[in-house]
Amino acid sequence: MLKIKNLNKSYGARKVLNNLNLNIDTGQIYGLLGANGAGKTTTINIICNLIQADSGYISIHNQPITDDTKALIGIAPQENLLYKTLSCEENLTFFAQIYGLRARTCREQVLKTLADVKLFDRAKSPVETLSGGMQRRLNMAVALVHQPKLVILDEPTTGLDIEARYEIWELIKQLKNQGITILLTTHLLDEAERLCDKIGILKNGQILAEGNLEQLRQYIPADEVVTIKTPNEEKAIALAQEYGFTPRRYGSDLTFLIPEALELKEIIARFEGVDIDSISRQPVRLEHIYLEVTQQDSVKSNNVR
Ligand SMILES: Nc1ncnc2c1ncn2[C@@H]1O[C@H](COP(=O)(O)OP(=O)(O)OP(=O)(O)O)[C@@H](O)[C@H]1O
Repeated sequence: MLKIKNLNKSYGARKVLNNLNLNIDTGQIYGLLGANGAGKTTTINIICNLIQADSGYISIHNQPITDDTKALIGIAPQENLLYKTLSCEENLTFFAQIYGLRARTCREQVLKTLADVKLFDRAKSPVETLSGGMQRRLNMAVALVHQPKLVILDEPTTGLDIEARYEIWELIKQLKNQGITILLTTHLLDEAERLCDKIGILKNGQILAEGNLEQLRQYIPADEVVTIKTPNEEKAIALAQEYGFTPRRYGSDLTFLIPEALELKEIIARFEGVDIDSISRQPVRLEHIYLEVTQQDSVKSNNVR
């Protein structure tokens, strides 16, 4: 449904998108992950025809992106685009009219969308009286009111409490069930893990890794990760490497990628002679894969990345 091939974009000497390739199938939730400045917003702006790429190909529903394809796309930007003193219904009506919805269709669609985002009973409430989560859902309603084929959700749950997050996640799942294709950007890797059918990891304007969680696992040589606290880090690293455990630093944590399933006592036995203050283990998660993919070029002290 969305095809991006060899997309390039520079601002002056700064190359922001570097031969970007990305494909989203109809009905998929695609998670675009990347650090601040990786090029996510630039990509979104090109999809929405707000800025032009320098070169490359991009199409939606097999149509090259133009002003005509804007109607196929709905975007809920990072910052809520809402008029605080207007009611939910007035906000949504305003945006529906911008999209060209007329009179009866417009009112029907506004009320239906308010119901879809569970704000029907707050239709007459001014935005400023809504909770942060409700405002975020109304911001999503703006993206949905003209019934687009592709919805772009730019960090939809950033800054929300866990209950409000769950409500947004439910809403995103409902959109998927309705057959809507979704491009989601997020810095919350558990959110991506929970929702996305396919994930693309973006760095310096390039997709470094792409696939579902199972496919992304090939980027990390481990079944699980073990974090230890010890005053004898050098010794622990040397011993671990002998046993094929790959050392990594996540922040100040010393962690080892363990390539095979082992009992905890077997793992501890590998660190014989090392004073261990604490040890914890967890299965490989998206955050580990993400760090593995994005930090491949950065070597830190002890040759431990
Ligand atoms: N109009 C512009 N002029 C010059 N540089 C720009 C412009 N827009 C973006 N950039 C630069 O392009 C790079 C990519 O920015 P972009 O906003 O696409 O990143 P991002 O992945 O969306 O980051 P974030 O997670 O912070 O939103 C950044 O280095 C940014 O400073």
